[in-house]
Amino acid sequence: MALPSTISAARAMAEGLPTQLIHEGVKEYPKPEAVKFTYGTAGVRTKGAILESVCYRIALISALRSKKLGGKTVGLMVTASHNPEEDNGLKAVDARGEMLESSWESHCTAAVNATNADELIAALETLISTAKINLSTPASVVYGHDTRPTCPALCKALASGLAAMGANIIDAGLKTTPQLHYLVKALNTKGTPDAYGEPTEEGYYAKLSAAYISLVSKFPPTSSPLIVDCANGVGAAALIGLKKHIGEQYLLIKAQRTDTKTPGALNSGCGADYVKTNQRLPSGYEKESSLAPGERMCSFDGDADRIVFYYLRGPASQPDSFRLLDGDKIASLAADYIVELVKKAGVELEVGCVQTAYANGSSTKYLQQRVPVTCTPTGVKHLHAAAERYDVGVYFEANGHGTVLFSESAQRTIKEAEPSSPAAEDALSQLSALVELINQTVGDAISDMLLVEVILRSRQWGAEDWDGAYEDLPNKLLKVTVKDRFAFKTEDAERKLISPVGLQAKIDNEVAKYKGARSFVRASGTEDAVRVYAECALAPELDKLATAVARLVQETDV
Ligand SMILES: CC(=O)N[C@H]1[C@@H](OP(=O)(O)O)O[C@H](CO)[C@@H](O)[C@@H]1O
Ligand SMILES: [Mg+2]
Repeated sequence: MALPSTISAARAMAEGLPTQLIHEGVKEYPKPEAVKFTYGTAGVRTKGAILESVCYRIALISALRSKKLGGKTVGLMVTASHNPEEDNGLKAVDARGEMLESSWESHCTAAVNATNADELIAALETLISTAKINLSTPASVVYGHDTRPTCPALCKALASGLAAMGANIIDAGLKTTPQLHYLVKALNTKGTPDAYGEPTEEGYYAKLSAAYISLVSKFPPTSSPLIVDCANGVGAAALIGLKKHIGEQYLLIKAQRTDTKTPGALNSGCGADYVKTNQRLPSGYEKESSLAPGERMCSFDGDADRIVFYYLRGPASQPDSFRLLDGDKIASLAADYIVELVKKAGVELEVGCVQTAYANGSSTKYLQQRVPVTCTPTGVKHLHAAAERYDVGVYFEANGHGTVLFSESAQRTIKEAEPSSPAAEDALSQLSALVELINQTVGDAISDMLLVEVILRSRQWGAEDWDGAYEDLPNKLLKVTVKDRFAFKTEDAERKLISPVGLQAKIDNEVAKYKGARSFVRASGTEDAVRVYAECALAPELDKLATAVARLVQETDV
C-alpha cells in the first residue's frame, strides 16, 4: 500500500522501500525520454542539464550501498572532471574511499534508465535481493560538487533522493574529487586506530601539509616558484586552502587560471587534459612569456584528481621547446624515489608499478628495468585494484591520474621496523611521512603535486633533471566516431582487438612498417568514440601511422 508522503521516510524504511516518495521523486525529476544513460568508468557523465533524474536515482542506490555496508558513510561526487563546463556527472564512492564496487554499476545503469517509478522500484528491489540488503540498517551519505553551474540543481535532486531514503545526509559543498574520497575514508575511520584524518576540508589540508613540511624541511628550498594552472576549476579553491597551511619557505606556488566565475572558462584552453592531449602549454602562455625556460609548471583538471607537469627548454614561441612530464614521468620519479628509500630503510617491501596501454613505451621500458610492472585496462578502478597487490603500488595513467598505495602490512612494516643506522631511520621516517602525504584513496592533483615537489627538492632537481630519466617515444591519440563503438572488443589489457574480426591483423601489418612502433584501438568508456593510440621511434612517421590505423577503423565500420 502506498504511504502518504507526510509519514517520515525513516518509518517507511522499516517496512521496505519508500515507494510513495519514490513515485513523487520520479515525477519531480523525470527521466528525459530517448536518453540511455550508462554508469561506467567515470560514473554517469553527460550534459548537466539532463542529469537531475540520474542524481535522484543514484542517491537512492547510495543509501542502499551504505545500508549494505552496515551503515558506513559512502560518497557521491557531482563533477564532469576535464569535460566542458556544460557537462556534468555523478560518481559514487565506497566506504574506504575507493570507487563503487563494480558489481553495482549495472544496478545503477538499470535504475537510471527505468522509464517510470514502478520500473525504478523493481530495479531497486532486484538490487536489494541480489545484494541481500537489510533495509532497516541506517544509511549515511556525504556529497560534494565541483564549480559547474549545473551543480546546485543536481545536488538538490540528489539530496531529495537521500531524504526519501531517510539517510543521514552530509553536504560537503564545493570539494575536489579527492577531497570527497578523503572525507569518506576519514568519516569511516574516525575514532579508530586507523583514523585517516579529521573528516573536514581543513583536516585534509592539515594532514597533507604536516607530512609535506616534515619531508621538505631538511632540504634547501628550490628558488623558482611552481606555476599551477587550476583549469579555472575547484582546484583553485583547494590551492588557496592548502596555502594557508604551508608557508612560502616550503612551497612557492603561483596559482593561475583560477577564474571559477566567468561562464565557459572551466577547462577551456587550459587544464591537464588540454595540455596532455595537445602536448602544448595552456593557451595564452605562448604569448605571455610568463613561463621562463626551465621553470616548472603543472596543470590540474576540472576536479583536481589529475595533474601533469611541464616546462620549456627554449623560447615559448617555439613549439618544440615544450616538454611534458606526464603521469608516466611522475610514476617513474615516484617509483625510483620509493625504491631508494625502501633500500635505505632496510625493509623488505615489493614496490611495483601499474600502467595502462596508453603508457609511453619508453616509460614502460624504463620502469621494467627497475620494478615489476603490470598493465591493466583503462580506468582507475583497474589500476587501483592491481596496485593493491604490491606492498607499495605506484599507479598512474599517462594522463596524470594516479597515486601510490601502501598496503596495510607495508604500513605496519614501516612503523615497526628497527632502523640499523641513522640513514635507515631517516628513510623510515620519510616513508612514514609519504604514507600521510599521498592520498590512499584515489589520484589527487594536490597530493601528487606535493609528492613531486618533495622528490625534486630532496634531489635538488629542476624539471630538466627529472625529464632526463628517459625520452618519450613520439605518440598520438586520435578519436574516431563509429556507428557502434561496442563492436570494438579487446583482450590483453586492451592491447589487442578480438572484434571486429580481422582488424587487429591489419593493424599489426601497418605497425610492422614503422620503426619501434606500437598502436592499439579500443572503445572509449566515457565518450561515444573509438580511440586510436600510436607511437613510433621516428617523429616524422607518427602522423602517417596514426592516420593509417584510424582509416582501418573507419573502413571496418561500414
Ligand atoms: C585515454 C584516456 O585518457 N582515457 C581516459 C578516459 O577514459 P576512456 O575510456 O578512454 O574514455 O577517461 C577516464 C575517466 O576519467 C580515464 O580514466 C581514462 O584515462
Ligand atoms: Mg578528473
